[in-house]
Amino acid sequence: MYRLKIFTHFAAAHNLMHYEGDCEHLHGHNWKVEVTVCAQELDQAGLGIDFKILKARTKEVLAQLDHKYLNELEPFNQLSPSSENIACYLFGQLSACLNSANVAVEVVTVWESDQACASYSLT
Ligand SMILES: Nc1nc2c(c(=O)[nH]1)N=C([C@H](O)[C@H](O)COP(=O)(O)OP(=O)(O)OP(=O)(O)O)CN2
Ligand SMILES: [Zn+2]
Repeated sequence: MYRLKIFTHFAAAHNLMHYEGDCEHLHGHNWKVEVTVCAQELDQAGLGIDFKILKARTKEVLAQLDHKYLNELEPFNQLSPSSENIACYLFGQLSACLNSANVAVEVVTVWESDQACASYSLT
């Protein structure tokens, strides 16, 4: 099994719901996003999946969030836009467009600062 990872980022505003403290108020982050996929086999070029495809699909998904106020968007109009929930949301969106017989999204990690991140995976 092969494991591939890309790093990318998006910028957005949010406020945590059901939270008492600074983060209940509107503020923003430059979130860094790590997407890890596994591939069972390589193609003739030696690729599990072309990084270009991985980056392009991820960019399309993140475009829905980039420079937005997350609390106005589904599902974050009902679900607190924590790093945990954002990682889970991105995992679902990316799995829907990347998973195949050969490739599966394994982990999505969202860094809201250089010191703090949350990951979502099925196991
Ligand atoms: N488990 C989580 N905890 C917190 C999250 C989260 O998504 N998951 N999010 C926040 C807020 O978004 C907040 O913006 C971050 O607050 P904080 O960690 O205090 O960030 P600072 O940059 O202000 O860090 P300091 O070390 O306090 O300066 C909060 N918690
Ligand atoms: Zn925040």
